[in-house]
Amino acid sequence: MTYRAGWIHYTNVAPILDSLVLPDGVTAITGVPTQMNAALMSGEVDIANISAVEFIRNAHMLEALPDFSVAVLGPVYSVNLFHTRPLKELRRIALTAQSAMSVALLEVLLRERGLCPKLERAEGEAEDLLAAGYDGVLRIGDSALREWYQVVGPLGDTQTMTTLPSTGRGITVTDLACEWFDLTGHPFTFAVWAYRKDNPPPPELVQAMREARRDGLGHLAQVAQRHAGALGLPPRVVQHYLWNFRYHLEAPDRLGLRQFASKAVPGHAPLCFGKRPG
Ligand SMILES: C=C(O[C@@H]1C=C(C(=O)O)C=C[C@H]1O)C(=O)O
Repeated sequence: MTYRAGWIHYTNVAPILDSLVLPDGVTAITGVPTQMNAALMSGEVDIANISAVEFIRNAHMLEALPDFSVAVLGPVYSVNLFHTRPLKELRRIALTAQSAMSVALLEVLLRERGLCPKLERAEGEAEDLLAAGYDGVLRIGDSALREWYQVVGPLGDTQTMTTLPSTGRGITVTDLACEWFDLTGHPFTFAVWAYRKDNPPPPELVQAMREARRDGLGHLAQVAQRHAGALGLPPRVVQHYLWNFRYHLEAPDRLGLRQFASKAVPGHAPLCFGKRPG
C-alpha cells in the first residue's frame, strides 16, 4: 500500500527536502501550509509538515515525529507583519490564507498587548496592500522573506542580517518570532511533521528524512546557492536564513511549543510525539 506525504515547499524546508529520496511505496505532493494542514486532516495525505497550531488543535488524533521541526530562537525573517504605523495604532490587518500558525501567533501577541485590530484575509504584495489602505499586512514563507529584504535591504559588504534596520520605504517589519522571543525567552516552533496516531510513517521514510537533513545541513551553502536565484536574494542572505532554523524539535522547541499551545488553544489534548531514535 502507498504511504502519501504532503510537503510544504517553502525554502526553509529545503535542507530536509532537497536531498530526500523517497523509499519505494511513498509518494509526495507539495503545497502551502494551509493546504497541507487540510490534506492531512482530510486523509488525502498520511504525513505532512503542518502548522504547529493545527497539530495542537487536533492533538487528540495526531502524533508528531519526535525530532523534526521548523523552529527558531529569535528572528525568523519570513513571518512578518509589515506596517506603516506603530503596532498599537493598527486598525486593519491583512492576513494571508497560506498560514494558520502565524495568524494564531499574531492573535496571541495582539491579545498580550491588549490590541484588537480588524483581521481580514487579503492576498497580494504587502506594499500594494498597504497602499490600498491596510495599515498592517501579515506574510509568511518565501514571499515574506523576499519582501522583508526589499524593505530593509540591500545588505552591504560589512553588514550582517542582524545589523539590518527593521524599517525602509516608510514600512516597519515586525518579525513575529522575535516578538515571541521577547515575550517568553523561548524558541517558536512553526511546524512539526504530523500523522494520525494509528497511521505512523514507515521507518524507512523517517530514516530517509534524517539522512536527507544530515546531507542538507552539511551542504547548506550549496542549498542556499540553489535557491537564491529563484528567490531573487543574495546566496549569503539565504544561507543565514537557513542556518538560523532549528530542525530537530529539541527540548527548548518543545517548551516553546507547549507554552504557545497553552496560550493559543487552552484545554487542548496532550501533545504526542513518536519515540526518539536510539
Ligand atoms: C517560518 C515559516 O514557517 C511556516 C509557517 C507556517 C504557518 O504560518 O502556518 C506553517 C509551517 C511553517 O513551515 C515560514 O514559512 O515562514
